[in-house]
Amino acid sequence: MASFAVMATADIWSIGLMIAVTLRISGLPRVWHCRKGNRHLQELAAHEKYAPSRPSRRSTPRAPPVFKGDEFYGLLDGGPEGGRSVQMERAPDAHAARRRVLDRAMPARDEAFRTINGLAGVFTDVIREQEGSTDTDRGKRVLEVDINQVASWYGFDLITALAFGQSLDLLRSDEYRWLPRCLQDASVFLYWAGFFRYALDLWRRFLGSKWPARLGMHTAVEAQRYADLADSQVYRRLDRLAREDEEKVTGITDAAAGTTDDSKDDEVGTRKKAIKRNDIFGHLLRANLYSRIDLRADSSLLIAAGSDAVRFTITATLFHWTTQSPPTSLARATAEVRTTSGLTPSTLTDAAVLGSPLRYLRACVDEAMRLNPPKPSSIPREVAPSSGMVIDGVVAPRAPPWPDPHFFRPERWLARPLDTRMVAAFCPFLKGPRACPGKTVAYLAVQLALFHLLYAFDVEAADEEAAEGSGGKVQGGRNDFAFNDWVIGYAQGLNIRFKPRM
Ligand code: HEM
Repeated sequence: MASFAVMATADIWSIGLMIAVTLRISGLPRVWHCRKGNRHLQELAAHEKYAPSRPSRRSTPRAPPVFKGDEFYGLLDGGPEGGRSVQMERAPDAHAARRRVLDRAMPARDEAFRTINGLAGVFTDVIREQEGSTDTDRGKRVLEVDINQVASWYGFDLITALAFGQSLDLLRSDEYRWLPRCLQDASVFLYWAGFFRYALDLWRRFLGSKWPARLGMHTAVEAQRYADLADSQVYRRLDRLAREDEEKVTGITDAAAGTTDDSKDDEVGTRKKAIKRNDIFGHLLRANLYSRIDLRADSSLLIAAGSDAVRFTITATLFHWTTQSPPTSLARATAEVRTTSGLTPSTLTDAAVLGSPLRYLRACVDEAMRLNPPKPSSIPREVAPSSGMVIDGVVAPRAPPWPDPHFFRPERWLARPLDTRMVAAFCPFLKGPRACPGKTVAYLAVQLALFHLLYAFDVEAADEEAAEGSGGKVQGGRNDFAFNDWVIGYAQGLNIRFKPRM
C-alpha cells in the first residue's frame, strides 16, 4: 500500500514536471497572457519576484522567441499576399533604405501642425456638442464624455489625413467608427498568434482564406477586415493621384474640416484649407519605389502606428490629471494654457506647441508616457542584479534613476540640470534606427488636443469610477492607469467631465 502511494505520488510529480517543462518549452503561458493582454503585468511580477534577491540570468523570464521587427508584424501589416512594411525589414540596410524614403515622406512640422490643429478644433467641437446636464451649483453645462472613444476618433482622423490627405472623418460621421474596435481586435490576434513563431506562414494563409469566418474566429476576421481597409486607402489614394496632379492640391472632405459649408464660418473655412496638405502616401506613390503589396503593408502600419498611441497618450494624461489628489498638475497645466503661455487657439504655432511656452504641458505628456508607455510590448529583456549591469559598455543601474517612480510628477522633467540618466532611460518612441518616425507628429497631436481641451473646458474626473473602475486604480496616493497590452495599450472607457468656459 505504502509503495503504491509512493509510486502514485512519483507519477503525479513527473506528470506535473512534464507539463511544466512542456509549457516552458512551448511558450504557451506567454501566448495565453498575450491573448489576455496582461503580458506586461506578468513581466512586472517576474521582475518584482526575482530581481531584488537573485542577480542571476537564470532567474529572469525567458526572452520572447520573436524578433518583433520581422514576420511577427506581417500578420497585421502583410495582408494575405504577404507584403512587407518598413518595420518588417529585418536587414539593417534594407530597413535603412526604406526609412530614408518614409522619413522624407513625413509631413514638415508646420504642415503637420496646420492639419492637426484643425482636427484638434473639431475634437473640441465634438465634445462641446455632446448632450450634457447642468451643474446645479455653478449653472454651467456639464458634458460627461468617454474620452477614450472621442480621442480614438481624433487619432484615426489625424493619421488618415496625414497619410492619405483625406481623413476618414470619424469625429463627424459614424461610417468608420467601427475601425478603432476592429484594429483592437486585429491587434489581439497579432499579439497572441504572432508568438507561434514557426506558424506565421500558416497563419498568413489562414488569414487569406475563408476559414476565420467559418471557424467564427472573431479576432482573425477583424484582422482581415483591417487589412481590407488598409488596402482600400491605398487604392483610393491612387485614384485621386492623377486628378490631384492636375489640380496641384490634395483632396479633403468637407466633413473632415468640420463642415459641409465653409462659407458659414470663416474659422472653419481656415481649418478646411489647413487640412489640404501633401500627404505621406502621395509622396510614397509618386516615388514609385515599392510594389503595391508593400505599400499596402505600409498603409496598415501607418494607420495602426499613428492612431492608437495618440489616443492612449491623451487618455493617460487626462487620467493622471483628474485622479491626482489634489489635482495640482491639472491646475498648473490649465494655468499655463490659459494665461502664462500667453497663447490662444488662434496664436498657436508649431514652435510654441513644441517649445518653452508649453513646457509644463509637455512635461505632463512625458510623465504620462513614462508611467504608461503607449507601446509597452517589451523587447527581450533581462533583469539586472542589484548592482546594475553593463550593456554594450554602458552601465545600466538597477534602481530607477528617478525618485518616486510610481507617482505622476511632471515637475521631474523641468528640473535643471536634467538628470541625463533619466532622459536616457525614457524611450516611449524607442531609440536608434528603428525608432518612431512619427515622434514630432505625435507630440503635436497630443499637445494640441490637450491645449484645445484645457482652453475650452474646465476638466475634472467624472466620478469615483474614473479613478477606481475600469479606467485605473488609485493605491495609496499612487494612481495606476489600468490597460491591456496588445502591441499598443488599450484602456477601457474613461469618463471625463467637461464644463465649457464660453
Ligand atoms: C504617442 C504616440 C506614439 C508613440 C508612443 C510611438 C511609439 C513607437 C514605437 C515604440 C515604435 C517602435 C515599435 C517597435 O519596433 O515595435 C514606433 C514605430 C513606428 N511609429 Fe510610432 N509612435 C507614436 C506615434 C506615431 C505616429 C503619429 C506615427 C505616424 C505619423 C508613427 C509611425 C511609426 C512608424 C511608421 C513606425 C515603424 C518604424 C520602423 O520600424 O522603422 N508613430 N512608434
